Amino acid sequence: MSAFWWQASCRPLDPQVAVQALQRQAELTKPAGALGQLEPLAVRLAAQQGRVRPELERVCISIFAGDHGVVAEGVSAYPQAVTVQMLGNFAGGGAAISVLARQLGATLEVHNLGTVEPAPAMAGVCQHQLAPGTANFTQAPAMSGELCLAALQVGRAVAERAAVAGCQLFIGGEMGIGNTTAASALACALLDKQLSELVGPGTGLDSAGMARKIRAVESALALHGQARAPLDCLQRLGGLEIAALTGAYLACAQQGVSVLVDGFICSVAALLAVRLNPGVADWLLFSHSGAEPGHRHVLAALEATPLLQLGLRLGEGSGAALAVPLLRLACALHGQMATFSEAAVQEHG
Ligand SMILES: Cc1cc2ncn([C@H]3O[C@H](COP(=O)(O)O)[C@@H](O)[C@H]3O)c2cc1C
Ligand SMILES: O=C(O)c1cccnc1
Repeated sequence: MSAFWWQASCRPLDPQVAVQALQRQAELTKPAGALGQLEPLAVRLAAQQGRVRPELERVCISIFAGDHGVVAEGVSAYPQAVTVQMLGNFAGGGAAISVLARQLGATLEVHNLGTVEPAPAMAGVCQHQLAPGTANFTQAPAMSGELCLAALQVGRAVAERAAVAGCQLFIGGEMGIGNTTAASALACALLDKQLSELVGPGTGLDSAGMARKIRAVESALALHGQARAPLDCLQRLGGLEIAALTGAYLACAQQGVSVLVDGFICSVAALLAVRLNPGVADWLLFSHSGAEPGHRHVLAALEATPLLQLGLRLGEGSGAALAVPLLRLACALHGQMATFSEAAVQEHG
């Protein structure tokens, strides 16, 4: 028996299907390796789904939102009220991720973990309101241990429901003004990198804002610098939505649901999930490398090969959603192309 739920084993990939899918790739009418990253992608999806020809009909997107006490340090270009305001926009269909979800035929859930001003009841938003946001982590731990576990649990429950609903690809998104500061502080604590490489402009800070953000992360690391264990880092420097994402990724891997990771903040949550349970890595696919400078360092630590590089810096799960057509096309090519023998094409010169 494992002591904590997140330590329970993740679903293993199907090694036999992986071999068969790799074999099929070698027989398709194209020069070996000519479809580049799309080839191992289709094979990985096959091994995850346990079927030689994988498919991605049912895509589930869940947005997790929460406020951040560190916003008091002047670390975002936008006011904190935007977190709550965007909840309405997600549910109302006007946010970038709402448009993308519609275009993809994906389900979109919105989970508010906790905002400073409780969000008004609105259709299409699940109000968890675990706390009025996190504490300012330049002065105190962002969360109590209990609160952190409760936020992880929200993500876990969301992922478990998605698995029961037959979800074939889970996309987590986040909304929380100030959350690039939390993600940067976490990346500093988890990676052996200079702070200057991991702190960026987020929503678009000017140089004075950047100086405040760097100072805030420096103070946080001075206060919590001894934290290295992933859960301790998450509790001290994280956010409610980051914890929920971490819980969701862990549960997806345990339930055998493929995950498509979005931007900087989601990648930090993915790193936390892998540090908490290394088996999670098998279930993660990486959509893009974004504009926030820390993102590529976090991806490197995850040994990730992201599919797209579009200069995105939005979050909400938008970069992952943008990569879904590519994943679907990789599956279609893998599943529907003719083999050399089927098409009577000569294999070798
Ligand atoms: C209107 C608006 C919509 C957004 N959607 C995602 N974010 C993104 O920006 C925030 C992080 O940036 P920072 O750390 O600089 O505050 C997060 O909420 C993230 O999801 C948004 C930000 C804004 C302003
Ligand atoms: O990469 C991200 O997820 C990101 C970057 C900037 C602002 N919000 C999100």
